[in-house]
Amino acid sequence: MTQTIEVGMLGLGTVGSGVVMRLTQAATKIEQTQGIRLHLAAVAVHHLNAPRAVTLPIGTRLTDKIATVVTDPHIQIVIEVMGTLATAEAAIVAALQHGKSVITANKDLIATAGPRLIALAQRQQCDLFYEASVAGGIPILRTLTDSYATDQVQQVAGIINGTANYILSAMTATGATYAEALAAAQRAGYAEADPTNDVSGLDTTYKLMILSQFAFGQGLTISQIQPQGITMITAAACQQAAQSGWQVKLLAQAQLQVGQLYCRVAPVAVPNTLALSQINGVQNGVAVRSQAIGQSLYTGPGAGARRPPIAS
Ligand SMILES: NC(=O)C1=CN([C@@H]2O[C@H](COP(=O)(O)OP(=O)(O)OC[C@H]3O[C@@H](n4cnc5c(N)ncnc54)[C@H](OP(=O)(O)O)[C@@H]3O)[C@@H](O)[C@H]2O)C=CC1
Ligand SMILES: N[C@@H](CC=O)C(=O)O
Repeated sequence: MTQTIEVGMLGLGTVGSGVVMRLTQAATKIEQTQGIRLHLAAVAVHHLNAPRAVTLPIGTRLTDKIATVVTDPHIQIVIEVMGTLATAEAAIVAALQHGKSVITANKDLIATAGPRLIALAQRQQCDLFYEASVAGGIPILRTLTDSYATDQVQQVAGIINGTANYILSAMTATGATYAEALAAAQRAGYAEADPTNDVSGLDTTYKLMILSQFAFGQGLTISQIQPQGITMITAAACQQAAQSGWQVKLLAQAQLQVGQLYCRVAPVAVPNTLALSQINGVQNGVAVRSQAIGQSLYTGPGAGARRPPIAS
């Protein structure tokens, strides 16, 4: 017999629209394989009358009151895809306190408040999932948890910001200026509402903080990483590097050396002989070196809502 689960969502921008499309397109498959019907009961937004990229299913309530979603007694799962820090944290706390499981793509929040939210979820016996917070279309957190459970990760190196990689790739391939490439990434929905974190390396830093927790069981702080961004990189520098057999990439790296975790986020000239150098555009790539498996590379789109969309 099919069980209906009522879902509430906070945010209906790039990712939220992707979630609506995915829930609609995958409804039959979810019902057939899981015996579950996911019903999108309500969606909270900031501007009620703003134009939307998707049409909500008939019967889905659109509201500008987050509280009505996170306290609705019928809603069992809350999907937080609005971004922000304080507002999102308060909403997630309220949802968990009301016994709802939460799914979020908010890396800023998970990187900085993850431990207390996870502790609250455990106390409330609710789930808190955030796979889409790192490298959008690559299920890397699940892979590190499940597939590396008996292994020892030694190093993680990744291109984990789609906007920065799109900008660097465009400057290299076409000679586009930094400003032109950033504007194109914004039009495509890759960049954050405020793209500062994308280009300053802070978004990559947040993702590395989450990744390192999964890879090494160790948290990192922003001050330990001291990120460098790509705002000073020019098309000429990218093209000059390419002519010499290097690709400029915004790289996140964390490495265990004699029990000590070393990490950095910075633009790096990656030699063409390394697979990460060939990860272009909005694609992300995470290279993992571990004791048992050795070197492996995971790639996929890192930002934007594609058809089919990438957020989960
Ligand atoms: N874009 C991407 O590719 C990816 C983004 N993420 C993360 O997903 C989250 C959402 O990103 P994205 O979809 O790009 O963001 P957008 O800016 O496209 O959408 C944000 C949505 O949240 C709503 N919102 C913002 N503030 C409030 C508020 N105070 N109350 C109610 N609704 C609010 C906005 O409402 P309104 O439309 O009315 O203004 C909008 O619908 C962020 O945490 C981001 O970091 C993660 C992976 C990929
Ligand atoms: N702005 C981010 C979106 C996904 O996390 C990016 O460009 O990677």
